Amino acid sequence: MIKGNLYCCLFLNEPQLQNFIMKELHVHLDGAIKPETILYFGKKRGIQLPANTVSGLLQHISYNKPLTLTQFLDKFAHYMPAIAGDRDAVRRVAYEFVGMKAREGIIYVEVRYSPHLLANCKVDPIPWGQKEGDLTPDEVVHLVNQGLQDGERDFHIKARSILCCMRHMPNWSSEVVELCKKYHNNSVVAIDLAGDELLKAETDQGHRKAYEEAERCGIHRTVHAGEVGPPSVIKEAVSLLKAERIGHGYHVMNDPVLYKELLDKRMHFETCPWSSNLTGACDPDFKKHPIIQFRKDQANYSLNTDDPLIFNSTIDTDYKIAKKYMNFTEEEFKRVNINAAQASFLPEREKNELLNKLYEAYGMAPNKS
Ligand SMILES: O=c1[nH]cnc2c1ncn2[C@@H]1O[C@H](CO)[C@@H](O)[C@H]1O
Repeated sequence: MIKGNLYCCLFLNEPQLQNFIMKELHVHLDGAIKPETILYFGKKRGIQLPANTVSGLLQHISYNKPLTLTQFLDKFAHYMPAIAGDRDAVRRVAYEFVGMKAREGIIYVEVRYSPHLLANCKVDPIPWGQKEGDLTPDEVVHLVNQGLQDGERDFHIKARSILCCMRHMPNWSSEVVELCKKYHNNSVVAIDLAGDELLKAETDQGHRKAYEEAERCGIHRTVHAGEVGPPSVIKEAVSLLKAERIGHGYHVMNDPVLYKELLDKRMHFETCPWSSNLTGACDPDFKKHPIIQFRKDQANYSLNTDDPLIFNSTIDTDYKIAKKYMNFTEEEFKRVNINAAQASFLPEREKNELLNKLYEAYGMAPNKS
């Protein structure tokens, strides 16, 4: 019997959903750290944090009224110095992440992060004002893999990772793709491009080359595009970077021709409702949200948290929004999770295993494909 009790509070009167199980494809590891862990490592390492209690820290890090994407991205600087550059911290954050997701009722998660932003050696510039140390991006990936694998063993769910290139750091991207190759299917399943997409009109050559190499080597590809940026960023992600999934992608709606083309292609959109409100990506009125159009068109999309530490949320927050403001039914929640499973970057056999688990849990016919 597959367990997952997230829906207890969401569908109190619908007991058939109390064992609802889910998949999550778009969540940032460094945006999903327990505040207690930040405080612990801050204290242990003598690193100054904006507060020394959980509620005090959350007052600085998390928020509940829309900012801009750039203002949101600035939040990481409040706490990343406590974690980056520390082997125990990196491994523990990954381990705890799996536990957190298991408790939310997630059975499969793809978690993403930038190895460079957690390193303090062989990274230029060294992030977060750290002094040079001896933790390289390569070892960061190794430590995260260990944390995720320990978490899988202890919490009985599946966790894979996606390595992020950062828009403002094209010089890191060639190493990101090399790390994807080195750790391919040892937890790492894909490459991503994250950060501020309004930074430059065109995607930098460094990112393009990395994505070319990823495609050449059979590394799966997703790209943050059309979150706050125009449809042209999505177009570029698909045609130039050969993205197989789009992170967010809400602004595809501003280009009906592109939207139609991506619908026909069954492009997967990793949507994050609560995040899209707090980053100012979408109209704060959820009743006007692009997800409503995705649902009407039976588009291929999933529901995700993005950065639950900063948005003070769990997957439940996003599902509640979908239910309350977007009229989601049980059928649509099931469809969204099946979409997520089909769009996952797992090898075919593992993907089918997971799909079959979902079909069984949802009382649907097993996958014959
Ligand atoms: O919603 C988002 N849009 C774009 N970039 C993001 C978002 N959330 C987090 N990051 C960026 O991705 C890095 C690696 O995990 C984070 O450090 C943050 O800079």
